[in-house]
Amino acid sequence: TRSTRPQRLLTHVKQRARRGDAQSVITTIDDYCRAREWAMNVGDEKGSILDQVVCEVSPDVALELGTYCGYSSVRIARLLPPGARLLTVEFNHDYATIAREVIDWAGLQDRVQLLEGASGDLIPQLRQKHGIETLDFIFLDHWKDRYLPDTRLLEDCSLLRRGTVLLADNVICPGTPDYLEYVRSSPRYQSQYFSSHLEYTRAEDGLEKSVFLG
Ligand SMILES: Nc1ncnc2c1ncn2[C@@H]1O[C@H](/C=C/CNC(=O)c2cc([N+](=O)[O-])cc(O)c2O)[C@@H](O)[C@H]1O
Ligand SMILES: [Mg+2]
Repeated sequence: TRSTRPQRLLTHVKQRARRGDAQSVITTIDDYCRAREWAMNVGDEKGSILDQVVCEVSPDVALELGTYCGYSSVRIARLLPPGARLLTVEFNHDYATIAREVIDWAGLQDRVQLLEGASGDLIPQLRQKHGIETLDFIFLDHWKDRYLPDTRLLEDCSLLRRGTVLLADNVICPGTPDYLEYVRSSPRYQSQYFSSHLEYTRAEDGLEKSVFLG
């Protein structure tokens, strides 16, 4: 049977990227997705905004919702301070398998813990099962209709503290209207929109950065 897009992307990484070199994995994926076949990675343009926010926050504990092929896991983990860690959640087993290999190829397996399962099931387990007290940074990039329910769940599980930063991909395209309305109108968040473009295209898209105020 024909390979899947993530499988072809992983093959390309193994053929072209230098093992242990996270930046070469990132560049290889972006070049492939721009030149050969589009994939829903956050990409280089929005990725540099993601980098900037991760560097500002310098999180000890980061959470990513929606690993897909691991592109943004690599972007985030390469910037983490020593001893810090990224937990990334993915419920598609095939994608999770590919992502683990991409993260390994980048040499970041010691900083990234990929949790296989649905965010709605895993978020309530973060404290007991994964020793998380509170989260410093969350990157939301999974199904767009899950951003709001999962944010409410993070609140209800007391996993946010004053200053926790939520960064949401695709708030314009495909769009997350209910999430955007919530974080922009709630007195518990200070939100800021970073205008950019949908990965590898000229379409408008952007990231919403929301700081939890406690
Ligand atoms: N509740 C959940 N728990 C765990 N894993 C979950 C999950 N919901 C989705 N996922 C996983 O997260 C990824 C989905 C991303 C949706 N992005 C998108 O749909 C998307 C679409 C476009 N686009 O169409 O242009 C552009 C983008 O940047 C996008 O992120 C997939 O790997 C999926 O298996
Ligand atoms: Mg996205």
